[in-house]
Amino acid sequence: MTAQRIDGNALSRQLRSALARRAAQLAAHGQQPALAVILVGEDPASAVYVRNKVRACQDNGLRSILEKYDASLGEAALLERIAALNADPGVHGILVQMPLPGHIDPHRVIEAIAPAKDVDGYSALCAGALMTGLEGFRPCTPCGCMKLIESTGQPLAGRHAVVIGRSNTVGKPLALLLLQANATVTLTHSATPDLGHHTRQADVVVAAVGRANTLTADMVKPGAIVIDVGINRRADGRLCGDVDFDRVQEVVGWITPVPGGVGPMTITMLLENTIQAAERRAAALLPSS
Ligand SMILES: Nc1nc(=O)c2c([nH]1)NC[C@@H]1CN(c3ccc(C(=O)N[C@@H](CCC(=O)O)C(=O)O)cc3)C=[N+]21
Repeated sequence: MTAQRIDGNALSRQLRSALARRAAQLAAHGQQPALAVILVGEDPASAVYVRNKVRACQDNGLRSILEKYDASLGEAALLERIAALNADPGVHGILVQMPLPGHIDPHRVIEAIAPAKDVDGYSALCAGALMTGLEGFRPCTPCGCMKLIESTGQPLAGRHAVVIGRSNTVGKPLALLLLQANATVTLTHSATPDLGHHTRQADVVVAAVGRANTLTADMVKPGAIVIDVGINRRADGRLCGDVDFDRVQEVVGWITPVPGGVGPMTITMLLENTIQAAERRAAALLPSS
């Protein structure tokens, strides 16, 4: 028995058609949702992701403003650009593509974005809101993972979820979302001895490490759900995730491919957050009665 593939492109198409209707509704009231994307430097992978984000905006009725800067851009100049976008009422979401060149402090940049426009959900305020259950933008990749898990129809409550990787952008926030869904969560990382001991007990495994073949067939339970967040480039130039897909799919129940799994869902959640930002702004502009 091979696993069912969880198709992130198909799920994205489905969700984006509803998002496009919301964007059109806002546009009809002169409030077209707008996302500003700032790219600093020439990292080729970042260029691909940013292009995908801009295209997704165009395809679904959002306005995108792409600002590209040389890698030598100073931190003060970047902070100035963010301040201008914060003050621009026609911009609803601001995304500064990571990673930034070494001379720029990413924390300072993230905290400079107005909370109402932080559609990445990377700020300390969003992180705190996520931890406490308060309203706030949730980070896009973890939200995309949750939607992919939900799409299997398998309940998370009482299930054991094992997350591999503890980044601020994926592992840590995803562990909190899984916890909120009443899963029992194990958060593993590079210093975890015997990773397989944990993953073999998991009903859900999420791999977010950035290293090919981190999760192999001997490390998974039959019937499990496997979500692959990794994006790695192989020697032949092809993309692969953190999971040994060909062999793991022979054991588990559900699995996401790379490409075509988490990547497109990250962008779908970015559209969702940007539209939500625009909807909140539109609601705030309504005359109160
Ligand atoms: N401020 C910020 N926000 C982010 O959301 C952010 C970021 N920085 N830095 C890098 C990561 C990575 N990320 C991806 C987005 C789309 C794909 C994507 O479209 N993937 C396609 C294929 C891409 C390809 O062909 O290379 C797929 O998996 O099917 C992948 C990765 C967003 N990130």
